Amino acid sequence: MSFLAIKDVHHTYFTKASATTALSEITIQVEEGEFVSFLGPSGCGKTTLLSIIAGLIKPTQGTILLENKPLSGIKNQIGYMLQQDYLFPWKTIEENILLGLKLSKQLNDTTKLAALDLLKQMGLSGIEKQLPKQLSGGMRQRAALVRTLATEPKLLMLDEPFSALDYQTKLKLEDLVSKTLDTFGKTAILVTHDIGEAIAMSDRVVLFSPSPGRIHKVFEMPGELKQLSPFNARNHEAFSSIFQTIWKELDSLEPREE
Ligand SMILES: Nc1ncnc2c1ncn2[C@@H]1O[C@H](COP(=O)(O)OP(=O)(O)OP(=O)(O)O)[C@@H](O)[C@H]1O
Repeated sequence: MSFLAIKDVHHTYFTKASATTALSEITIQVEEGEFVSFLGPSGCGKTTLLSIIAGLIKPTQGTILLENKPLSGIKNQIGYMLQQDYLFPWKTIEENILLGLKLSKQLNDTTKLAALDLLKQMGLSGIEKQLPKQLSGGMRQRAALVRTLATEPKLLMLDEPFSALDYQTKLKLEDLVSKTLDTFGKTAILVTHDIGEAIAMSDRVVLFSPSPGRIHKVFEMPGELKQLSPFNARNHEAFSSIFQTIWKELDSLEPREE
């Protein structure tokens, strides 16, 4: 039994004027504790698939099972980290990070202490009473991750969470997120346009082809890279070889100028 099983998923968006098939024949399994990235040209259905897994969109066809159970009714077991941090600007960082716990009625002394401890582990102690606007983009993203992890979701969905950050902050945050997910043994799916980020962070990279979105190829990352932090993986000789392979494959999917 796989932790997450996506079986023969198709999805078509219908409007009055048209029908767009965003996904076709998507079948993939994700194991517990695995980190999988979705990569592919713009419009190949990555976000649609993420939204389907998150239970935000019902697929036209197909099933998604989490621990062998259908997705309905398990939405609060899925956590998100998005490009924008979506912290409430008028709430303090402490209020923000406890909000998920409060809304899911999990807030008590133990969960509060655990959330504040996680904030410390993220290098954010001392900012509990500050407002989001007083923090840098990277700090806000770390606080958003604490809010997500505080509710102990079984599956984490990361939708381009580092794309709005400067390069140095992004590299640092990749390491921190990776280390934190390892500590918690979390299963995660990352949507990204950044091949390097996908390689450095993942166990497997799923490459999608467009029109309609299908799984083109699945790349297992070299064992030596999986053992390294994302930053060290980027500097390992195996990195450039797998980068070239995925780059060529991705390039072959881009529309050609006539
Ligand atoms: N709400 C919608 N209504 C109609 N068509 C949609 C809708 N959302 C997405 N699409 C179409 O579905 C296809 C897949 O879109 P999707 O956003 O999932 O791709 P993506 O790979 O995430 O793209 P990007 O990398 O640019 O974010 C595209 O052709 C898009 O135009």
